[in-house]
Amino acid sequence: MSEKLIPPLLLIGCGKMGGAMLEGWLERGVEQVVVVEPYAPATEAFAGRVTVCDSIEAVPAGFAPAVVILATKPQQAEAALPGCKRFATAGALMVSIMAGKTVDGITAALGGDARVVRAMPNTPAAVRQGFTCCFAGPGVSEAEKGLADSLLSSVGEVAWVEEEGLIDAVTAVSGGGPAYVFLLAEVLEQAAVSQGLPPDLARRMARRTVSGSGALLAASELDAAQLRINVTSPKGTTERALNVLMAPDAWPKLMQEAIAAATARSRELAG
Ligand SMILES: NC(=O)C1=CN([C@@H]2O[C@H](COP(=O)(O)OP(=O)(O)OC[C@H]3O[C@@H](n4cnc5c(N)ncnc54)[C@H](OP(=O)(O)O)[C@@H]3O)[C@@H](O)[C@H]2O)C=CC1
Ligand SMILES: O=C(O)[C@@H]1CCC=N1
Repeated sequence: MSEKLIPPLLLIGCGKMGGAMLEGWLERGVEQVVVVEPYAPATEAFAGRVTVCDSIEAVPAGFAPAVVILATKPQQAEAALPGCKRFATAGALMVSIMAGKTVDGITAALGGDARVVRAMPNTPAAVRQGFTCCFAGPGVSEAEKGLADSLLSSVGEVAWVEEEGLIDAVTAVSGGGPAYVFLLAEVLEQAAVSQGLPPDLARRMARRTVSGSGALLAASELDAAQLRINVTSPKGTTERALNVLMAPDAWPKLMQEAIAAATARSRELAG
């Protein structure tokens, strides 16, 4: 059975994250998309597939999006939001993916009566393998929550939280999470080269090891810990490596510190 098309969307900011989601939505099938993006190279990959405007004023008169996705940098919100008021007033659901920016702040900038969902996606949305965690602001109806859920589910898994403050930790964990995984691929490749492996082979094996492990994790019902144990032969080679990585001051502690730092930064960005 074919899936229903996604209703008309207005995307404000088509950078790394907006572009990743757009790629997923286009693959899934969307009625119409208008993109507002002043930086022309950002939309080159979408030429002929969406309507691109270099400013909010250039959006075709009469275009009535069901959802407006606010995807500029948080620092650009103040300049971008006033132009979006008219769509909020006309009844569009506003979905912000901006780190740190609170529902109250966004609603105030949109004129007070906007219905805002704050969402935190991640870039695997480009291949419809994303994870988005959402918070529904005041006045968002069940039907609108359903609309946001179906839009975001079309590019991956979706979860909702009842407490807005949790989105700061979500931003640190799953919003930024792909960067930590890609860093793992980078440092694994570097370590492979340092053991004498040819650079091309090191790159291939690091990429495939990370992506293959992700695919196994996705396909398996086992905990990550059990999948790790399954690799770790008693008194074998992996055990020696994990003794280094899992030492009290190593990965577990560093990850706690990294996530705490990112969560704190998300809170700072609210201002
Ligand atoms: N990157 C990620 O993995 C994730 C990002 N996010 C959030 O998504 C948002 C976008 O991040 P990211 O895609 O990385 O950032 P980018 O800088 O790549 O994208 C933002 C884009 O918006 C453009 N822009 C600036 N002003 C306006 C305007 N007034 N109207 C329309 N577009 C405008 C920017 O142009 P220019 O470059 O010329 O300023 C830029 O191309 C951020 O708020 C971030 O917190 C959330 C989850 C994950
Ligand atoms: O780094 C950032 O601020 C954004 C939010 C989560 C991922 N990228």
